[in-house]
Amino acid sequence: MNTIAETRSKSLLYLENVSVSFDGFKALNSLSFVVEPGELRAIIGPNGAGKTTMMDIITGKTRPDTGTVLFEDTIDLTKKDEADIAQLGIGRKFQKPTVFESHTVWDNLELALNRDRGVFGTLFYRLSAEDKARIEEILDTVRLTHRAQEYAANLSHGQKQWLEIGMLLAQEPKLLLVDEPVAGMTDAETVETAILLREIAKTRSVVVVEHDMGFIRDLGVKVTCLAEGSVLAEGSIDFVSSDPKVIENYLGR
Ligand SMILES: Nc1ncnc2c1ncn2[C@@H]1O[C@H](COP(=O)(O)OP(=O)(O)OP(=O)(O)O)[C@@H](O)[C@H]1O
Repeated sequence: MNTIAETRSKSLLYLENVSVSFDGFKALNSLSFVVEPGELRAIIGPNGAGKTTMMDIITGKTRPDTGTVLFEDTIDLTKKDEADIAQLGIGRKFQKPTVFESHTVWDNLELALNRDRGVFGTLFYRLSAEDKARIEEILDTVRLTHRAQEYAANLSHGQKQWLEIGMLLAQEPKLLLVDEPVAGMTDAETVETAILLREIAKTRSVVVVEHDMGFIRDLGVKVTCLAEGSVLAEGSIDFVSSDPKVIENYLGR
């Protein structure tokens, strides 16, 4: 088995001994966590385990008190601000969808594609054949081709989540962080979301935080269980869900 130091040379994201306290309370406690290129990873754990705080550290919203946070082996994320980190290729999907409701699905994706062009660039911008093809590809990935001309307001909750994932894909992130995507979704949408995230992870790494264990099982990937700010168990869903510590701290509650 590789030590965490050996794993570092091929990691996309590398956290080692990361700690952060809020008013003396250790939200992360010597957390170590590695994501490889092209990996889809699931994160589980009880409320207050530090899942959101970990995402905040990766995206530069929160600074760790101690520890190492590296992207692509050499980039020290603790020295970068949120905008720089987004620019480096780390996209984050928060729990609540934030699409432009009064715009069509297509226009939402076009806006997302244009985000980096600035006001001047956007004013004189004509949709290139390449951009059009990219939007069509994203629509297909997020299962919204048939709703492209629909106002986002008219989408179901699940479809809004998919649209927002599509908007993040327009930015071509190398790492996509997704927070509780299936909360509030129908069963069918939940099943489809697992398939969709597995497809997305063929071209980039994805870290998904979820409480829905059926969904986690459908993902069929390595699972990390956090508790009290550090890793409690890591491995297949069967391995993690039969760990007595995971049952005591999370599943059995
Ligand atoms: N900015 C902050 N200021 C003070 N305390 C914070 C802050 N951010 C997080 N915490 C605390 O740190 C702990 C870890 O919270 P965090 O939100 O990371 O857990 P979580 O695993 O995401 O939980 P949930 O499943 O409920 O979203 C909690 O006790 C929380 O109250």
